[in-house]
Amino acid sequence: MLIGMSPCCHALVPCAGVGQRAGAGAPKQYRAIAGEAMVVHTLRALLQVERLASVLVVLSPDDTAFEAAVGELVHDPRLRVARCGGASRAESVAGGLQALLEQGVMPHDWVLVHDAARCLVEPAWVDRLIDACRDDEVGGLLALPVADTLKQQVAQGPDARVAATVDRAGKWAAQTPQMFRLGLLQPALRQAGEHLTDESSAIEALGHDPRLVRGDLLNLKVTWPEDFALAERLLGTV
Ligand SMILES: Nc1ccn([C@@H]2O[C@H](COP(=O)(O)OP(=O)(O)OP(=O)(O)O)[C@@H](O)[C@H]2O)c(=O)n1
Ligand SMILES: C[C@](O)(CO)[C@H](O)COP(=O)(O)O
Repeated sequence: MLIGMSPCCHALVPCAGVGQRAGAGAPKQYRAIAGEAMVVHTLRALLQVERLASVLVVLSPDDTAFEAAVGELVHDPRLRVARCGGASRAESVAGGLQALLEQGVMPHDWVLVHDAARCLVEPAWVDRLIDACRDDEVGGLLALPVADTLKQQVAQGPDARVAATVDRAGKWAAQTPQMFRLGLLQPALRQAGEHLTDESSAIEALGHDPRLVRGDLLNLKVTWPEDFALAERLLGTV
């Protein structure tokens, strides 16, 4: 990989989850949506972003589905694969960051971590994030101001009840990509441990304040069983 002196941008796509909440019986990233595996939609969108020098997909070491699912995309020279997925999303991302370093990506280069499960991502939103963060000291993430009234629950499941209404002012729902320099994100994740749900949390824990860049309602994460049909409808109409 040729690396220049000015910082490059690389995408890192954690794709090693099991999709427990989606209840698909197999990793959700390979479930077909509009005729193609979910991850194919994600990768195709990212590969359309010209400023991404590479797109690294992090797979589980025992993944047997990726090559067949992605078909011709596997020949894209900017697409790379690392079979270093871990037991949590944070561990998969940490493995991918190490793989990027071993491929020659520099500490000052930007890494845009994007969930395989956010398959409706559009190149324009990624470009918006790059434009907003490339001259930023810290980096940032796509996110949306919370639109609904927020409730704190008491008890679980069908017995859940409202304990309180939470003030939504100033609250945002985090999306991906999340864009940070490799040399900042790697030690931040190492220090934060494996239970963080996003990269921004690790950067925040170091005392930094990542930039909030407006995402899009359509940039949803396929999480629950009903999300497959929603993603399919949206892919057919947008
Ligand atoms: N050990 C893990 C867990 C998650 N992911 C990836 O992180 C992204 C966001 O995670 P999530 O939606 O929570 O996916 P799953 O962990 O697969 O879902 P669940 O939590 O319902 O099992 C997904 O692209 C998923 O493949 C990963 O690479 N490695
Ligand atoms: C990173 C993320 O997509 C931000 O919303 C999300 O936290 C990842 O999903 P998870 O289910 O918490 O792993």
